[in-house]
Amino acid sequence: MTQPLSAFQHLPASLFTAAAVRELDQRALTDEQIPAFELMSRAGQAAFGCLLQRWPTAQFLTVLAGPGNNGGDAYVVAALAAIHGLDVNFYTLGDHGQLSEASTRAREMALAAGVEVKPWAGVLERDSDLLVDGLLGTGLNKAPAGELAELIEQINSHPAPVLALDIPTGLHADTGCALEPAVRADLTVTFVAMKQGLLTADGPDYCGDIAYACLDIRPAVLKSMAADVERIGYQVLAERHEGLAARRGNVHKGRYGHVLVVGGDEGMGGAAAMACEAAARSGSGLVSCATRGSHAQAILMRRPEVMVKPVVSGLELLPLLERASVLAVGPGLGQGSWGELLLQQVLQSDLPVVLDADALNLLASPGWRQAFGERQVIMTPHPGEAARLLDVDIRTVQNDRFAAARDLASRYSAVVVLKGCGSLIAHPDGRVALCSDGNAGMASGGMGDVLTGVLAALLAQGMDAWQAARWGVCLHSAAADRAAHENGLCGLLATDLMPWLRRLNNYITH
Ligand SMILES: NC(=O)C1=CN([C@@H]2O[C@H](COP(=O)(O)OP(=O)(O)OC[C@H]3O[C@@H](n4cnc5c(N)ncnc54)[C@H](OP(=O)(O)O)[C@@H]3O)[C@@H](O)[C@H]2O)[C@@H](O)CC1
Ligand SMILES: [K+]
Repeated sequence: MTQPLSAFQHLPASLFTAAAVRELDQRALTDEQIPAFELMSRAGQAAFGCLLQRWPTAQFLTVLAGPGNNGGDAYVVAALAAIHGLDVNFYTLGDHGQLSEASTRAREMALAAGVEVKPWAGVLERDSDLLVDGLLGTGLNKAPAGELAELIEQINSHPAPVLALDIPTGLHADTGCALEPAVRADLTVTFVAMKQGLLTADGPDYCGDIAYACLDIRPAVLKSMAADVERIGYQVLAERHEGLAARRGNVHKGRYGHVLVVGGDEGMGGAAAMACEAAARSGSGLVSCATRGSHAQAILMRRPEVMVKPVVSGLELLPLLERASVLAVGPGLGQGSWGELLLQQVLQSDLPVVLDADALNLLASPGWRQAFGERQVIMTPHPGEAARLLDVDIRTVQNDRFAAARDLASRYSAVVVLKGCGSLIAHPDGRVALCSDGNAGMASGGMGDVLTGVLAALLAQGMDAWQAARWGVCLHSAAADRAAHENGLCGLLATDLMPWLRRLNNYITH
């Protein structure tokens, strides 16, 4: 099983593209005068240290080296392993007659340590304890093909675990997309700076666990470049007090806002019910629900604290909109005329709003698209909804989640939460945060409805859209991690999050 992303809390908050990491490498070379071979040696040492720590009994290593500097790192690892007394099979792929100066020195180091360097001849021996992937790193520029693809297939079907140097071969450092075939690693040791693709889309599945090695580059150099993306998680934000302020004594429920959930067409009452309960559990002073009359009793039975108002037309929504301070629109809304009429009224209001599910599907229809300007709006599409909103296919969204999230935020002038593995939060001004909490158990019905309720409750308590989306996504994902901790990922239900939402929002973490 892959680790939940929350296992990566120790990783740095700044995430970079491959181009930015190359620029950082360059600054280390020029500003700090660290020669390229020295950096490569440090990379090899860091990786070998992780190898010994994770697999202390490994004796037979197969090290695979490509023609770029990723292969150079592999030569260093092989040299250190041989010096340490391990048995090393070393295979090269591609043209090693044109190595960089640093890689040439690393190769000499390996040869001096007694490593026998051979071109790969088509077969990986089965008796290795561990495979080291130094085939391609950030230089990947197309999907692996030919003998590289063949070797990757053999690595993935080999019984031994895999240590990837910098990034698994075939994983795109900027997008997190596996350009198949790609190496599935058990541990990835990444160098200099965190690449943004390690933590979203296919990244976590292909990296396995992730260790980060800064190679002793001074923090000042690493901080000299603005991060492309900020990694956030519940723990990080809680330590920085980015959540809700402690409640004072002399307060009343009006201080904490009034969320109106709009949704729950026939057959979809549960979605509205879960959004209501999540809003109440996340601290909204009052929660109302505008829904079909047929659900009213069931919602009241589940949560008598919610004020349920049966509505049959948009006009009946008007008095409710006057009393609400924040709207949560979409869970179970449907795309029929009932949902359309309600959404029309909602779009005419200027209240802060969370738009999810069918509200997003309707908004994607011709004639409905709009930019929200100054209104506080959070849109929470999954990749399918994002594709409809952008008028592209899902593959295009998933091929570059960062670009899709930024594009949506800018087009709709709203804070956008692009859900999925490594949820992204994009601001219309171009900032993007990536939540590294959460797990695959969240791929189940109702999780989005709960998130909508959480976000609305945070807006109701005074956060702006950006603050609410950051804290809310982390709260929701961390609650899912806590809820999954005891009983596993499979079978995790959206309502399992409720007690954890309350605890974590109150900074109670156990
Ligand atoms: N710079 C530094 O200071 C430090 C860098 N470090 C290390 O260097 C790594 C980056 O090195 P890099 O830039 O040389 O790229 P790398 O990933 O080795 O591969 C480039 C080669 O692969 C080829 N190629 C690409 N795609 C291909 C495909 N699908 N199928 C086949 N071939 C393909 C491409 O060929 P081309 O397309 O250019 O002909 C080129 O020859 C980085 O990840 C880290 O490990 C660390 O030591 C720390 C200090
Ligand atoms: K690699």
